[in-house]
Amino acid sequence: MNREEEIAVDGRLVNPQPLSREPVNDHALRPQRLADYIGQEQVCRSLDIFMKAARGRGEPLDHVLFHGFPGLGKTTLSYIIANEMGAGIKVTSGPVIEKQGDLAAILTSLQEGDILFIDEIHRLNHVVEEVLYPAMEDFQLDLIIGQGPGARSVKMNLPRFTLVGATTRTGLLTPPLRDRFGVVLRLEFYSPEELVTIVLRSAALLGMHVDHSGALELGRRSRGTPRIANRLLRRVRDFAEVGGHQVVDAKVADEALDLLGVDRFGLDDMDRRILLTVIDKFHGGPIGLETLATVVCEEKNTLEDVYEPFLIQSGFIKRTPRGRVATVKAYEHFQRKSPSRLKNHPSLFEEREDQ
Ligand SMILES: Nc1ncnc2c1ncn2[C@@H]1O[C@H](COP(=O)(O)OP(=O)(O)OP(=O)(O)O)[C@@H](O)[C@H]1O
Ligand SMILES: [Mg+2]
Repeated sequence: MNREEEIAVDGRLVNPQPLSREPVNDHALRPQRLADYIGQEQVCRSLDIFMKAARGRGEPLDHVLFHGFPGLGKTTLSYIIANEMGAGIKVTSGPVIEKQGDLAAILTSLQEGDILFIDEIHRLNHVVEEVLYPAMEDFQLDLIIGQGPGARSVKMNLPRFTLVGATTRTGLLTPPLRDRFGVVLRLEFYSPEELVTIVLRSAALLGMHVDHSGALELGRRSRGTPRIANRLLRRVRDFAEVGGHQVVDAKVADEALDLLGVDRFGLDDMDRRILLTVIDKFHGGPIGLETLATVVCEEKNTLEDVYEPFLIQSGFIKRTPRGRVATVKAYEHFQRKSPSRLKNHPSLFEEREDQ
């Protein structure tokens, strides 16, 4: 997504990316230790074992790559690794490191055992990436300084460090870079129950009274994403304060979220517009992405990168070789009668996930 597209979706309450007016490092709500981190059990169990083993050997942890949709906890886990390893952490991101020299400066400033966290690592440029290979493999800095006949190569030992990379798109990572990570962990969407625990924890930290039914209502509408859960919680807090509600229960949460335009599946106005376009204007599809984008007045890339993943993941839309198709679940959600071809021959439209 380019910057303009990012701005276009920035006002969206259910955007899994941080909004520009939001603190990106939301320290108040971010768990600091592995024991406080909720969900992602497989990931946490593996990390726990690898960290214990590394600490036992007195070595830095192997390089770790986190991948998963925005807002699922990649940055949070990177800070947790630093805390658990008792290590320092330097934080940067792929697009910020423009030149080899920028990366060399960061690498030479590391201390033994430090964590170097590179967010959006798929956006590193290739020239910079080549400096990373020997640094990751042999803790060697290998630079060519100058050009032409006067160029000379500089080699230098680096302290042993752990690179933690985060990406929303492993597919965009070059194989040589991906292969240099000893540990590759994928973050999944959270279940409503896990989100209940996250909401209750965040509510306690914010000094709010949210009961289990209120937390469940918030959890259900947060699209499996803690960042969205925390954001909706803050908005519901405003609503409860202004309305004089002491406790956020299901009724208060429900009213507040309806008012905010987030429905019981976490769909917002744009999601509904997309689904209703496919259902009402195109008889449930298949409809090509470009046509759909034109009809809903949205950029094709934004539609594909921002709106579609959740609609597909939660089973409202299917990608097929011939275009996007609304599912029976989408018809039922809008109380529309689904065409018999969907009920009788769902496989017709599910031949292949066109990723
Ligand atoms: N397991 C969790 N338990 C409690 N809170 C969590 C958990 N995971 C994430 N959060 C909260 O969700 C917010 C977003 O998490 P984080 O910034 O780590 O996501 P991210 O995967 O790095 O997102 P992005 O891809 O946009 O960088 C954080 O403010 C954190 O408080
Ligand atoms: Mg992050």
